[in-house]
Formats: sequence, C-alpha cells, structure tokens
Amino acid sequence: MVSPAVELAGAELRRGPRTLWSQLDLQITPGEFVAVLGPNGSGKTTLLQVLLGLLPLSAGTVAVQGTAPRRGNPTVGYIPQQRALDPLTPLRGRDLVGLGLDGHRWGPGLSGRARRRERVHEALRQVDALEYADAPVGSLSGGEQQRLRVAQALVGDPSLLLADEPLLSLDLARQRAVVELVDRRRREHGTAVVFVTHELNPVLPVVDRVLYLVDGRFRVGTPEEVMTSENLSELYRTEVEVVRVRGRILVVGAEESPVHCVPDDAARPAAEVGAR
Ligand SMILES: Nc1ncnc2c1ncn2[C@@H]1O[C@H](COP(=O)(O)OP(=O)(O)OP(=O)(O)O)[C@@H](O)[C@H]1O
Repeated sequence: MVSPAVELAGAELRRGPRTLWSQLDLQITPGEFVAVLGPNGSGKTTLLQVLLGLLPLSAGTVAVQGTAPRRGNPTVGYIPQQRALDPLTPLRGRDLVGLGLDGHRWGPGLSGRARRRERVHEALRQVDALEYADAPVGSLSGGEQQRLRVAQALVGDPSLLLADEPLLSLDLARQRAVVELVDRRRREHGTAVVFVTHELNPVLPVVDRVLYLVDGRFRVGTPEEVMTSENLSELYRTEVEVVRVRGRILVVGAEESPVHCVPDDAARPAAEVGAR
C-alpha cells in the first residue's frame, strides 16, 4: 500500500501564547494538490516548517511519506517564501537551481555530471529562465528569482512539493505557467502539492482541496465545500460573502481574506476582482 504523502493526526502547533491550529487531521495522497489559504499570521508557513522537519508539533502526529519529517529530505521540494537575494550572492541562476539536486545521486563521473547539467537545463527551460541562467542571481528581478526557486524545487523530481506563495512577483502569464507546470508534474509524476497562496483564483482550476486557516480555526475540503459564505463567516467570526463570478471566487467582507475585495476593486468590473 502506498503511504500518504502527508498525514497529520490531531496536529497542534502553539507559538508562544497562541495556538495556530489544533486537532488538525489531514491526509494528502500522492498527486493531490492542496491549497493552503488564510490571513497573515494564521500559520501557513508554520505548517510547511512542520512538514520540512524544522519545527516539532506541540501535539498530535505528522508523517511525510510514512515517516517522521526530516530536514534535507531529497524527496521533498520546497519553494520558500520570497525574500530578495543579496545583490552580492556569488551564484548564477544555473548554480542556484543545481543546489536543488542531491549531488551523490548522480555520481562523480562524467556521465553523472552531464546528466546533472541536463537536468538543470531542463528545469531552467521549464520556468523559462534559460535566458538569464548565467547572470548573477542578485542582479535579477524578484519574478526572475522566483522562477529560479521554482526550478530549484522541481529539479530533484520531488514526491512532495511544498510551495510558500510561489506566485508572488509573477505576472499573470508567468503565474499561469507555474501553475500549469506544477499541475503537470503532479499528474505525470504523482507529486503531492501543498501550495500556500493568498490568491486562490490562479490555482482554482487545478486544486483538489483547500485548507483554510483563520485564527486557530480551519476548514478542509474541496473549494466548493470550503468556500461558502457560511463557512468563511464562521471562520472569520464576521459576516463574509462568497460570490462566484465567471469561474472565479470572490470573498467580500473579510478584510484579511486572501481573496478579499479591497475598496479599489469595487470600481473594477466584477470579473477582474481577485484577479491579482
Ligand atoms: N519563531 C517564532 N516564535 C514565535 N512565534 C512565531 C515564530 N515564527 C512565527 N511566529 C508566529 O507564528 C504565527 C504564524 O506565522 P506564519 O509565518 O506561519 O504565518 P502565515 O500564515 O504564513 O502568514 P503570512 O501570510 O503573513 O506569511 C505568526 O503570528 C508569527 O508571528
């Protein structure tokens, strides 16, 4: 029997006096795409840290591919939350992506090195980054750096991909390209995906389930199940309206909602709202 990619049971995480989430039961199967939503500080990044083996749970159990999470697991790909790289970072884009490969796997011989180069080249091509692959990473724009991070996370052919707001800084076309790339990978390679995002709409066509965290409360289910006015009003403890417009989901009334309508949006055509 294949182990779940992720299995959380009765999971609880406390930071200082706050309980970020508790009694969280979640099984993610290979190839499943789960979006994690929630306002700032709701514990989305912290969840990824637990799955990376960087933070222990305060209660409950967690397993990644059937065993306890551990740092540096080569079968787990990670796209960290974006931070601009130091302009003096002495790496080219190609080197940064190569760091995503476990050197031992390819062996020290010539064929190992050639295979490694090929893999890096292919990962760069998939995110459309070949053009700047030899430039110093610190000289690249935020979006260009972000595409390299995506390539770095995918180059090792992970069975589980943990992505922390990977669409930040990307224009709409590049957002679509990254979502399609991740979707193709999970369909063709069975990679399970945990995708933290402030914007549900760009991933809505490919998402299997949503985990929505708000101030210690959460809902898990398909977007249809979770994204209802009733659920979000309960999570935010205020009246929230969820509206569906031309295949998009708009949330009105939850100021800190990841897919909320800000006042400026009111002036734009409804179909555009939430398109950012
Ligand atoms: N080392 C730490 N010690 C104590 N509290 C921490 C620590 N790191 C994070 N926190 C707190 O844990 C909470 C959850 O943080 P986390 O980064 O998981 O939120 P998030 O949902 O990813 O938010 P954002 O959308 O802003 O990225 C925050 O309130 C944060 O201040």
